Amino acid sequence: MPMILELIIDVCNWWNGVNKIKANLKQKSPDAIKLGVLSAAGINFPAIFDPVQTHPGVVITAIAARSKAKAEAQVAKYKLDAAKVYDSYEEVLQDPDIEAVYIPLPNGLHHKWAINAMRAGKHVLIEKPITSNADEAKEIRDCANETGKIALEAYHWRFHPAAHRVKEIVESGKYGHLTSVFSKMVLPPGTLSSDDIRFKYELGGGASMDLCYVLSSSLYWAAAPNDVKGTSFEVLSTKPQLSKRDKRVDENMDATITITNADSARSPVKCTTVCQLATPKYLGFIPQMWGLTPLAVLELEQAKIEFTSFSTPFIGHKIIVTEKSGKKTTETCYTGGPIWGERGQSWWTTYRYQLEGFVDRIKATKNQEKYNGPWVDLDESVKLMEIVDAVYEKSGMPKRGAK
Ligand SMILES: NC(=O)C1=CN([C@@H]2O[C@H](COP(=O)(O)OP(=O)(O)OC[C@H]3O[C@@H](n4cnc5c(N)ncnc54)[C@H](OP(=O)(O)O)[C@@H]3O)[C@@H](O)[C@H]2O)C=CC1
Ligand SMILES: O=C1OC[C@@H](O)[C@H](O)[C@H]1O
Repeated sequence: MPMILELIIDVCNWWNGVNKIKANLKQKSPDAIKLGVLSAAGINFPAIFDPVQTHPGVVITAIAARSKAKAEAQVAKYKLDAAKVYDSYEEVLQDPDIEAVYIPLPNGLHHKWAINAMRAGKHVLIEKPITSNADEAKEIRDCANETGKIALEAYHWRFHPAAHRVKEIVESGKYGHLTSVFSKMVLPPGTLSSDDIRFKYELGGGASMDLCYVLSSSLYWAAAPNDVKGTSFEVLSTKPQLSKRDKRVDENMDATITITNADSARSPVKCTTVCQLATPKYLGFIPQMWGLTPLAVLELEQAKIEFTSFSTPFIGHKIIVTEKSGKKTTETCYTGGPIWGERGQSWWTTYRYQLEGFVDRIKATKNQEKYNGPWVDLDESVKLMEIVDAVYEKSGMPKRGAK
């Protein structure tokens, strides 16, 4: 998956002239945040190297991999000129220059390294899902509160103006209450090898973990703004497809969940989710070549909203509103939106917007200012992991990270 994404971003960067922008930004701000990266993960280019290369306020100053040669290869390939190379993650945490770390480790290792990093005085950007389970997510929240460090789960799609625009439409009340949300994410067949981290229970694998965006989507649309903590949920049904090699691992998972807000004036929202790491064949024998469908379809009393957006919204992103009368309107939103104001560029990926928020928040904290941009609160991360745990429980499967 990261390889396909890298290719798409490479082509888009070329098309949008981003490589020139990168070349002109060799000189970073004197107060640029020094960022360390824990591992030479496949996702590094799309999620962090590419966005850092167009952001004046952050620079990658270290990367560690279990084998130094692997980290050196990424430094050379991605021209990370300012980066020191270490052969242990611990060395990055002990480097006094580094202010923040990005953690793209297998899910089962996020908790340990995020806690170690915060205790070593670093802010953390942690890949999704934040941890193996809700108890671990609560420990991250407690550690962030205790150390005063910033911890952000990398739900990059939540930082894009298009997501904020859809939320604005939902919350406007123009189309009545939100009643249901359908969220789907499917990996194209052949994307993953059988030894991928996503299929390993011990590393926090499973479709519900890896494609947890569908749950993030459900909760974001269903919850009242700024009151995710006040929501309750019930997993009504699940339909897992288990890996033949390890029955603790879901290759695919369908789930139906009701999300109810503390504010009783809001209707409970029925959320249906589909996530597939291993795409089933049509009629049992015709291979599906590409399973991409909208990230979300929202049903309101008076309209349906289809939202198609992912890492690179500048290709094919749409917000389609179909009113009960049949009237259909389509819009796009690449920059600004109700939260960012004037900020953004049409070629920014969701990861670039996420980095903007992460850097802004660190700077605001340093200057004892209030940060007003988009954010994924740790209470939301905890709630999402509670839902993941409950999906596994309903399926008769062990939650991840169970001792
Ligand atoms: N935001 C997004 O769009 C995406 C997010 N992700 C998330 O990023 C994380 C990494 O995914 P991805 O880059 O695809 O994974 P990779 O397998 O490519 O990278 C994982 C890294 O973890 C390190 N590692 C440390 N211990 C182990 C171990 N025991 N077994 C295997 N690897 C180990 C390896 O580092 P080393 O280099 O030290 O050998 C490896 O490079 C996951 O949490 C995933 O959910 C993934 C894809 C997209
Ligand atoms: O963005 C993503 O797409 C594919 C997944 O396998 C990956 O982990 C996820 O974050």
